[in-house]
Amino acid sequence: MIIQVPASSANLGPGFDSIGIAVSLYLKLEVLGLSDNWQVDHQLGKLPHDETNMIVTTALSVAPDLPPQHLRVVSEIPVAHGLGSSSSAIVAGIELANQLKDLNFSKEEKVEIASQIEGHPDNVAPAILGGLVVGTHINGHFSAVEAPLFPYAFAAYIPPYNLKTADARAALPYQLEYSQAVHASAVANTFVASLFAKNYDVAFKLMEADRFHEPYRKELVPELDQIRELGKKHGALATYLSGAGPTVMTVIDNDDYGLFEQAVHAAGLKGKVVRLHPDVEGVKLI
Ligand SMILES: Nc1ncnc2c1ncn2[C@@H]1O[C@H](COP(=O)(O)OP(=O)(O)O)[C@@H](O)[C@H]1O
Ligand SMILES: N[C@@H](CCOP(=O)(O)O)C(=O)O
Repeated sequence: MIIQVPASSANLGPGFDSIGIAVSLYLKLEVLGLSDNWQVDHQLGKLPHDETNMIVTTALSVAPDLPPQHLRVVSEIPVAHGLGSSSSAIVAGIELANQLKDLNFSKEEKVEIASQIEGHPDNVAPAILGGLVVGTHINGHFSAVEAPLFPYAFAAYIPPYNLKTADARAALPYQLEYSQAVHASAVANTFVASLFAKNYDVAFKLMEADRFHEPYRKELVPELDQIRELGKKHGALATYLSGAGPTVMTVIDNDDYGLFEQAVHAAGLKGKVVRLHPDVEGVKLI
């Protein structure tokens, strides 16, 4: 059995902790069979190979009596780069428990469990449902609503350095002044309305008008402003900080992608540029 989970790009500008999209990089989790101890084969650097691996801790939190397995993980999702690697591990762990214990979780149940673990639904919900998703929690329970996908590609600029989500969250202010919170929320509300109305002129302006997190995180990711400027010169629709960064995501028409990628490299930026597309299926067995 192989479980496949897509990467996810959260926030999309003003949708902090509530909007995310599944994108075409994948984690594949293969179940090789029963084992004396949990064993996770992977080539993902320092991540654990035993029962402390996040995929296993998640599976055991869902099904504590799950017998130890030999697992193999192959993932294209860079760890601690703002493309939802931790969410892909959580979703894979939930699906592992779901399959091995025949739990028959609905998609909604998976979103609830994964969001409770992650704390916010913006990565886990698209990783489960696929597509573009808006969600939040009310009275301790999570709801997620699928939004129409916009018909464009993504150019992901993936820097050569990591940024842990916890460190990027530590850069955020503890409080926002009332008038600032009202404005930030109005930007986000209008952004969501424009996505559902498919009013992309408005949506892509607002994607670059976040007041919740980018102003505080951009010092951690100096490439954000530079790539946004390059995007404006090369036909991009909008650029935002993917999740907590450091990946910088540019929404662009397929026809403009090549020249934009060349411009990023010509500017001397040292990261990779990867063309991504929305994933519409979410977690699945392959
Ligand atoms: N494939 C994986 N298998 C197990 N754990 C993972 C995997 N990918 C990520 N993680 C866990 O998630 C952490 C990174 O989470 P985080 O800082 O939120 O980065 P990201 O933005 O990539 O989600 C890693 O230190 C590790 O604990
Ligand atoms: N809303 C969260 C999203 C974190 O996404 P990740 O891909 O960086 O884990 C945040 O912005 O902190």
